[in-house]
Amino acid sequence: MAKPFSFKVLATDGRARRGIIDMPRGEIRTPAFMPVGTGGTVKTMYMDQVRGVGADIILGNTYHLMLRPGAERVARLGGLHEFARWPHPILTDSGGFQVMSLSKLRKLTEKGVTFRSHIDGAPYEMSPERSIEIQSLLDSDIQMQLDECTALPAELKEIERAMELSLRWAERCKTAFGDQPGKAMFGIVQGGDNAALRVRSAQALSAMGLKGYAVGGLAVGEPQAVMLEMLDITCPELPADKPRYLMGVGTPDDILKSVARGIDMFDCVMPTRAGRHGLAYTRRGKVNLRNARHADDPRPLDEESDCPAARDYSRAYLHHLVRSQEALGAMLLTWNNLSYYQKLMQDIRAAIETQTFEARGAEITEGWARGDI
Ligand SMILES: CCOC(=O)Nc1nc2cc3nc(NC)[nH]c3cc2c(=O)[nH]1
Repeated sequence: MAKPFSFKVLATDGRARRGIIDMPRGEIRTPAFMPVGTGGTVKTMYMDQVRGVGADIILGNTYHLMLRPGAERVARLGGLHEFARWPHPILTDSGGFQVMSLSKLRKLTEKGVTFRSHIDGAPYEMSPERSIEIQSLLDSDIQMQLDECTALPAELKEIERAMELSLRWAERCKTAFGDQPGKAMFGIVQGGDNAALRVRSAQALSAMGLKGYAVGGLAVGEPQAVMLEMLDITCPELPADKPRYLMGVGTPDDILKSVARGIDMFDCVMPTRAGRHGLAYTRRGKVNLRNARHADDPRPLDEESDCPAARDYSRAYLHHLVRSQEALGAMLLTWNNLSYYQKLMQDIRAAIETQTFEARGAEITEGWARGDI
């Protein structure tokens, strides 16, 4: 019998929580950042490097994997962990968000989402049941309900319709998921930027007794203040003994401010996407290696980092690689960025354990403001 999914809060500091999720494939130290592995790969990284920077869990994307190479094919080949050689936990979002953003012709009905593949235009139908079936075929450890993520700004009645549809789909996903020991299905709170709808969504999902809860419908272009206000309203309505996952977030500053409001899990394409575009995250803020000012700079990105990409290569070399569009440029900057994000999470976890989160957060923020000397 696989050991069950469990979440323990080890320490708190204000509303910030230091916890641990225990699953058959390993432990997840929270607050946690999940590198995005859309097509079964964290772009430009070997999986042992992803583990090496300290990631406990990565994100896979149902929408992309079902289109290519296909969920049934991945299942025949032993599941996503075997396929991608990542033996630790994987969370798969069910791709509803991607369907909204990537696929042109998407139609939403009570039954599910119909859309055309962004690869070859072929028509697909994704029902809540099929979404869970795909995530189970991938052997995903944490599966997300199918939801409708409303783009903001939106009419109140539009936000309400999508929130209520998502609640009905949560029930169907819970039924379809059934009882998979050692695995979890998370619900997704919707409700846009409306407090009453957020509360209704969170309370209805909490009543379903799920193993974890995502806060969706945010980081879709709204100001940070609106996102944070929705967290102030939503988190208190979610069970304190279950993990809370803020989807698609975010910058280091977003993460600090969201941990302070009770969020335990994050995913964002920023560190990996920025790495492919010549942008480095450091404790002194962002460094754009495309900029000519780095052409003769012999200094590394961060001499104190334990990541070779940050410590062993000059900015001049990184600038050269980026300007020459050498693959190694994207590889080293992605490695640096994921290492920075995981170090940030490690600092956050230690600060909560020692009740110094607020002070540590201020120090980290000052470091960014000091700028890249
Ligand atoms: C359909 C369930 O699976 C999902 O992926 N749903 C979902 N995903 C999101 C991804 C997001 N990324 C961002 N910002 C970069 N915001 C997001 C919201 C959602 C969401 O509400 N719902």
